[in-house]
Amino acid sequence: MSPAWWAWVASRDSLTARLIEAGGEKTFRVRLLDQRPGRPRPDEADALDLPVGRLAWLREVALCLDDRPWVVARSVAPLEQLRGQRLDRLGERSLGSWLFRQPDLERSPIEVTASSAPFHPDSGPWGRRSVFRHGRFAVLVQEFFLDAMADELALPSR
Ligand SMILES: C=C(O[C@@H]1C=C(C(=O)O)C=C[C@H]1O)C(=O)O
Repeated sequence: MSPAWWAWVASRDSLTARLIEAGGEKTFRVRLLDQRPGRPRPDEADALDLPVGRLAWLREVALCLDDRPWVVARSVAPLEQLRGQRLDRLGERSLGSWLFRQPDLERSPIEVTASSAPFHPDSGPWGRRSVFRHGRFAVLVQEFFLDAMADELALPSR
């Protein structure tokens, strides 16, 4: 992986904040693509130690600069732990804006993939996932960097 991409893929702070900064004058927007209770994919259930078939809260967004998606993300949280968090009211506010406000937030090691997002048509060089924990609450956050971002920031192909 090129150092330029490593700086993005391995960053452990808020991706939303980094995109806003990298976007300069461009307007940042979280476009909500889908948000509903549903069955996670087996690999997502595994990452959350969730029994397969158990319902979870699924949220898919595109992180856009001037309405062009640079990142697509899919987050999965076990429903029963969601009660107090009311994340379904997030709407077009970034999940990160809520996550990084939690005082005891823990983040698992970041896993990287060279595959594109299985839930979105746009391709890209790298994807990553990690589990954020805050008390009993856990959410798997999967983010896929798109070719559009590589073009706009003149990043290497990988
Ligand atoms: C986790 C963060 O939040 C971002 C925003 C998301 C959302 O609003 O659903 C999902 C994943 C992230 O790319 C972050 O800012 O790092």
